[in-house]
Amino acid sequence: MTAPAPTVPGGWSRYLCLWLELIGLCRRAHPWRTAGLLGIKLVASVNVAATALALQATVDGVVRGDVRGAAVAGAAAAATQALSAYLLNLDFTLTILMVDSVGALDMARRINEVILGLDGLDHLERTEVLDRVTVVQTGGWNLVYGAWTVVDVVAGAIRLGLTLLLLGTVSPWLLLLLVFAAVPLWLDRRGQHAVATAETDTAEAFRLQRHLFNLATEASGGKEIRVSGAGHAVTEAQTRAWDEAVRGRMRARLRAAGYKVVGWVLFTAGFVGGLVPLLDRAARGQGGVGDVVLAITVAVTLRDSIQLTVARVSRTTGSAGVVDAYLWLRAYTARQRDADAGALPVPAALRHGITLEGVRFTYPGTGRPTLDGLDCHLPAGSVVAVVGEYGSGKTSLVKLLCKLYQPDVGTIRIDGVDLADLATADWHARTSAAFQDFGRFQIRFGQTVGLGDVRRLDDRDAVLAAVRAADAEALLQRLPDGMDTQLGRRFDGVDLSEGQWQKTALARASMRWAPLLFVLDEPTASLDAPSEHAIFERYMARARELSTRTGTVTVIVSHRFSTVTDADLILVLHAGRVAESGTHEELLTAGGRYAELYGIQAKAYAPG
Ligand SMILES: Nc1ncnc2c1ncn2[C@@H]1O[C@H](COP(=O)(O)OP(=O)(O)OP(=O)(O)O)[C@@H](O)[C@H]1O
Repeated sequence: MTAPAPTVPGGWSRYLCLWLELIGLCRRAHPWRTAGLLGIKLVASVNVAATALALQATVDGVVRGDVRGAAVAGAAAAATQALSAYLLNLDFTLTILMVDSVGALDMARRINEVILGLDGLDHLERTEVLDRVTVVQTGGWNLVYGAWTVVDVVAGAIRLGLTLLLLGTVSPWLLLLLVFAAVPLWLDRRGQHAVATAETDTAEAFRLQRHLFNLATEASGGKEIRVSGAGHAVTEAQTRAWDEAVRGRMRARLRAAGYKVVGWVLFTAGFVGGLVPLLDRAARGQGGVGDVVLAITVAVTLRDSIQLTVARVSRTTGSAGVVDAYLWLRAYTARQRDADAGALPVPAALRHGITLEGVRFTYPGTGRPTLDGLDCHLPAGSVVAVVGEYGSGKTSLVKLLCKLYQPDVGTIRIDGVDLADLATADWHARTSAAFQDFGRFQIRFGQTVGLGDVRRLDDRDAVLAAVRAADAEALLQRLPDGMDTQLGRRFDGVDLSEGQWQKTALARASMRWAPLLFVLDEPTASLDAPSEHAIFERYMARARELSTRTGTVTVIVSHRFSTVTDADLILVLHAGRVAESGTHEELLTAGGRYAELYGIQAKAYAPG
């Protein structure tokens, strides 16, 4: 089921829950390292106050003439300083190690699970989803780093609290500095928010430039670009898209930097103003020298503490874009799962068949329906051929049957039950499909076929049967390591021709033993005539076998009318609806569009 856009609960609690979850993830992965890191951050916070107190004691000792006391306090001040430097280093190294291992591995896997949890294709064509997928795709590192930055903020708050306590003991007036500290914090938050908004707003332009870059540099598109001489035009278009994306982001960053400068100017003014009366009092001999040293040390620390806290808060807010996108996508897939949880079971076998009533379908983001007013019945156990001109909606129809999209209006019934009420994952588990734009999975041959039914991925007999069904035994025999041959040049494997790749896709689609729907969308477009003939013969035989086993509906989309004359039912699509339907003989007798197009093709392919 297509999940409606989620309303992610607002407020800080959702961030807090995610951060706690992420720290929990670190604890499970590296319990000792997590405990050590938390301890280091706490000790480092307290250590700052210890340094200030040791310095005060040193100066007071000197003033009193207590050399021994001053020496001990001085040594303590030096030791706390050294500890501070050591902890800072250790903290940095451990944090990076933790974020690298948990962020880049565990979180990246979780993010992929969320993205793969989007069952249909319609999600991935909606800008609201796609923009967020772009943001989170490489965000695992950022999410975990963000969680540890929050721990740093808490440690910074402890350090700040201690600093203020010490300042208050010298002069309560110095506590007013806190008010000045709030200004840069607030301004910085505004700046970061502007940056996060700009990143989401320019995500589309960013995606476009990446697509254009890949188009020009990857082997598949690159060939055509070079031959057509369009390289320059593509590069210019990529540069324009890049400029658009970067300009938007740059403007927001400059604005954020401006906010930052104003905030710090205000804080510095307050800091200087607060110190003047204290220095004046000490100059007139009304305050202890140790107190002045304590006040200056602590005030400088206060500035550092606030600067650090502001930087950490802004780093956290900076990663809020990724957190928001991740939480949104998680809520979105959870809704889809919830919707599927209450879904009806998919039947074990089809008895009646698949019925489409008044189906209208528009691709997300396009204004015009691709299918409009489509009615037909695909009987259980039948072989249905879908023919029609380019762009008449054949592939769109099979995508709807596979539940990769949902109709805007109308219903698709599976043995009388609305397909929308069946769990998407269960329906997919009973669907086999070889699409026109088939995948070229550059992995081992056995796996590229076995993926058609992951439960039997390593079942060599099942894979071999699927290879036979796709008439691909000759291809398998020619591979140097048989099933274990690595495919694709990208990984130093064997590169296949278009036709051979198509045969692997067909074999993959033949892996399921008992599908209810078996779709072949232009299954032989890349194959020669003898292979095409052999494939159709095999698939007709397979369709008959499946039909007795599970009442499977086999849908074959083809441009070449001569290949589908044996189908039980032929649907002729025109402008998104069924213009004619019947058997080959019935349609020829009717003398309509099918008869006309069949006649034209027969003449074109006639020998001599
Ligand atoms: N993902 C998409 N987003 C937007 N429009 C699309 C998408 N896929 C297809 N279309 C449009 O829908 C219409 C029907 O396309 P479809 O692929 O279903 O036709 P077809 O009959 O299978 O064509 P062909 O014979 O060329 O494969 C076309 O106008 C096409 O541009």
